[in-house]
Amino acid sequence: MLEVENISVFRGERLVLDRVGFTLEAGDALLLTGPNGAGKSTLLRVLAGLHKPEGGHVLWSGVDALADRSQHAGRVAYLGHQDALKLGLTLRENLTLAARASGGNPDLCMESLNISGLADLPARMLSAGQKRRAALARVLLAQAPLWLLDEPSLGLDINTMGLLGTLFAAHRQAGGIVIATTHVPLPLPDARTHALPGLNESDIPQPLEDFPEDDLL
Ligand SMILES: Nc1ncnc2c1ncn2[C@@H]1O[C@H](COP(=O)(O)OP(=O)(O)OP(=O)(O)O)[C@@H](O)[C@H]1O
Repeated sequence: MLEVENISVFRGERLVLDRVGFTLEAGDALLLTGPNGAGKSTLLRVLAGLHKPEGGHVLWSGVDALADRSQHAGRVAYLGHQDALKLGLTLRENLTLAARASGGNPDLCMESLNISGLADLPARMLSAGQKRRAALARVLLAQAPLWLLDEPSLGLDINTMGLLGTLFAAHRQAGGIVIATTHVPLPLPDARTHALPGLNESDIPQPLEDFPEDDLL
């Protein structure tokens, strides 16, 4: 269903992703692992159609997914590092705004993440973990088959990790796909792992070394 072929990405002059590829079927889950800076977030953004790769293809049911990015956006629920909430709006208003695009049910999604009691609080009053739960509620709201989650467990307590496991299982059971970056174990039994190797320290540019010390004063 999802075929990722030879994705290559340069950041500046550095080749961050070098011909990355894998194939996932309905119900599959993939953990993207690797050291800081290995390119996990970059790869998720490519798969979401948010970053154009220098090489390679992403196929959805055999069709070039990135050729029509607005159509691809309808297949994808993307969770970045940022929770992307409008801080002046209440939780319910945030989700209602998001539901305009997807047509999902904000109340049901809040219930699934156990945040219904916070619905009328401005998002700026939510804790870090509560904001993450709100962002995960927005993933549900998208009703999209392909979940692309960048460190979804950031800030979550143990009970919410359990909820997350239930949500992952239901999504996969319904034929959805989960791709998640992580540095910690996630409740995704039978997930495959794709480890990105990361860079050698010697490949990482040191921008200041070209400047004589006097220039820094
Ligand atoms: N906007 C940018 N411009 C240039 N280079 C960038 C930019 N964003 C990231 N990079 C570089 O791309 C590389 C990959 O970054 P990325 O965020 O994809 O790594 P990651 O594997 O998700 O890291 P982490 O585990 O720390 O979240 C990094 O080494 C970083 O230096």
